[in-house]
Amino acid sequence: MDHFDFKAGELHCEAVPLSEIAREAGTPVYVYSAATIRHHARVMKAALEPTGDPLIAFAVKANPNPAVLAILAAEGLGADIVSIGEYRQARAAGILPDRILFSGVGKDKDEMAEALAGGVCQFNVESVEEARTLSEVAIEAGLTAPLGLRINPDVEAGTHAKITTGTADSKFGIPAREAMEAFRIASRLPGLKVQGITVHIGSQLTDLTPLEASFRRVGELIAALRNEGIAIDLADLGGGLGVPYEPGQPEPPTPAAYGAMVERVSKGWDVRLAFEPGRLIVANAGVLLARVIRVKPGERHPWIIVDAAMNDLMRPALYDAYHHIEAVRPSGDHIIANVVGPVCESGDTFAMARDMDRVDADDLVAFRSAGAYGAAMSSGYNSRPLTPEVLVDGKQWALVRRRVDLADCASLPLPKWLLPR
Ligand SMILES: Cc1ncc(COP(=O)(O)O)c(C=O)c1O
Ligand SMILES: N[C@@H](CCCC[NH3+])C(=O)O
Repeated sequence: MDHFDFKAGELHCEAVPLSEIAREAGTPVYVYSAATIRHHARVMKAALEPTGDPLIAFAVKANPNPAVLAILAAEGLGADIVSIGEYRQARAAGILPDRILFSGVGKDKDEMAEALAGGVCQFNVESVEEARTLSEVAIEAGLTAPLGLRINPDVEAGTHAKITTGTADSKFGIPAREAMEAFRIASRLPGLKVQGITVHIGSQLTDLTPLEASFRRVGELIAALRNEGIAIDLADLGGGLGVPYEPGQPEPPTPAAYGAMVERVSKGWDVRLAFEPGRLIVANAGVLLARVIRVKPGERHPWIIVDAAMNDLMRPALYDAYHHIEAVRPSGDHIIANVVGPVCESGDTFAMARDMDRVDADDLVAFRSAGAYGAAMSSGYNSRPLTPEVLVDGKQWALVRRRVDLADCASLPLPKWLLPR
């Protein structure tokens, strides 16, 4: 469910017409619905409550906008972070340290030291080598680092290869068959408190079967570790639940179905559970609003050239991802067209041969379900500014990130030796 609807022939976000935002904030611009974000946080809480008192840690990478994080902090969510930058953003938004899970395969010593000093619920460690480094950092700081080991269950998640993270050829986690030995080693290292186990097999998952298989691996390991006297208190089951992007496609499993599966599989584990949903919370809470620059005739179909590009929304170029494209004021006519941005790459293509609303120069279009991994993955390629972001809450709206020209804010004066003599 989302809060983007047509009223009086125009697409609105909650009570605000998108043309008003385009007029005042300019385009391209990301628009987020606070009501949709809250709704998804609550749906996820309700779905997972039967599993006990779970920690639901929003995967900040999906959308690190401070306003989004503030809404989720107020809903009581924690944060799953993968860099010290995300740690600072989560803390600045009011997320408490004991609700922060520090994931990621390449944390460096400085990141570990800062997060340890500031406090975290758990470092999700992905190798024995990383555990050794964390142990050194903890000893140096005179602190104890709470640690969970991420296992790689070697399960094919059935999603795009570039967002699959739990197969044997993926860089993530410790192979499940080596996990017992890794836990033994970590539990002997000074400065560490081994307390958790974690798994995450990929993103945009549309089938619960591989998730269930990976959770069963976790359950087996919890039992085996207990037998050896290594107590596991927290099982972090990651994120990954998919969302519907394309009208007419089968719906992914609901959070309720996911929660029921987790409840069934985790019976008897006797641990607290944690989850790291990202996409599910924010994907359809956002649209990328763009304006048509011009329509150019094409060999087979016209090219609709919009003022958003692959630097603003990378998912189609990177994963051939589908985003539904709608006219903000549809005339009722349809065309078959290619939708592209102005960037000098053929990959700067949002859709080919798409049956869509007919639009002309200056019309507004909305790229739906762009709230996750949209602005978060944007870049300044082609010296394009970073797209601004707007939050709507009922009748009110505000700019929550301004348009940023990276050339302005990141360049330095030329070194003297480069100046003409
Ligand atoms: C460790 C980890 N946790 C959570 C997530 C969030 O995944 P999603 O946005 O699919 O829920 C990711 C991204 O795939 C991840 O790598
Ligand atoms: N960036 C990806 C998801 C990656 C999830 C992070 N591990 C996407 O847009 O679909």
